[in-house]
Amino acid sequence: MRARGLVKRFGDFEAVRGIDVEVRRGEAFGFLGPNGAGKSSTMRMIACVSPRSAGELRVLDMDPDVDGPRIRARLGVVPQQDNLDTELTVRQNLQVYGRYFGLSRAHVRARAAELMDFAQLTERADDEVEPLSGGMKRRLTIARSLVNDPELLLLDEPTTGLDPQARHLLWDRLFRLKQTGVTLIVTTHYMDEAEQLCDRLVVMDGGRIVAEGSPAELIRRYSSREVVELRFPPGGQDGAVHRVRDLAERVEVLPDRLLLYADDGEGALATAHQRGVQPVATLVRRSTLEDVFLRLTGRSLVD
Ligand SMILES: Nc1ncnc2c1ncn2[C@@H]1O[C@H](COP(=O)(O)OP(=O)(O)OP(=O)(O)O)[C@@H](O)[C@H]1O
Repeated sequence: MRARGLVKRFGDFEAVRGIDVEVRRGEAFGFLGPNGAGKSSTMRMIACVSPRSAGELRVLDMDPDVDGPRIRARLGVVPQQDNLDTELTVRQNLQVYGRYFGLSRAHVRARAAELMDFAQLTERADDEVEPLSGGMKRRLTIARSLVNDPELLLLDEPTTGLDPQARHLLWDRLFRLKQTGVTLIVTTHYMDEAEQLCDRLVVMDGGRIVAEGSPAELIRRYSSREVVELRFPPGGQDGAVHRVRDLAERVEVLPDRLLLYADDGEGALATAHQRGVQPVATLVRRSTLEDVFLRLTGRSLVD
């Protein structure tokens, strides 16, 4: 997939403002950004369901404006909201979808069995979808998107709303899929998801790309190795700022805490204590993509 100067307009409003992206075959690529960044609009153009307003776009070496149906036949799409047929069983959902692609009954039956195994839903094959857990429904939606053996799978916020265990199970399935050579394009506003899943990613904000690289590269480029979090009661952090400023490459002042960006977090924390800084709680952690986002935009990813 390759985009050059890709634009999406809704009336006068530019949701995607001329982005350049290249996703290589077999990689897991992420669009990371807060709500409204333009991730879904970009995905919908790649999925050939929303025409671009300007710029170039190639998907599987074809032009969505010309070859939409041919591209879609080789794509899998996992939308932000599950749109399963809740009155059908797990198996029926897969089989009905397979028939849309014009696959033979025998092929669809075999593929459905394979996919239920992949999604760890074989035991629920003949259960209706409605009572399944959120994680199971999500796995079924992903399984369904794989019915046609796609080369490229587009996932819009795959784990939003799931509990941590369900998210990990789903990441594991996606990781396996990647190992089989499927290219994954994922949108997310969870930095941990991007770190877990993505070989490379772009950080989007306000319709633009503000950074690009692997999670480790982005952290190296835009953050320190460690971060010290000093929590204070409301307003308490203001008096402490001048005492810690020289201990870190950068200090962020948030409403309830200070963040000290320092390669040696424990060292910085020890010095802060020696200087009489008295936070109510402290934490030394490694830098994450959340820190990268904060540095690039001055805001948190998830508000
Ligand atoms: N059909 C539409 N008509 C008008 N404006 C739209 C339409 N779709 C999206 N937008 C606007 O475009 C901007 C980008 O939306 P988009 O859904 O692409 O963002 P996102 O990064 O995917 O966020 P989210 O996580 O909320 O889906 C938003 O301001 C949104 O209101």
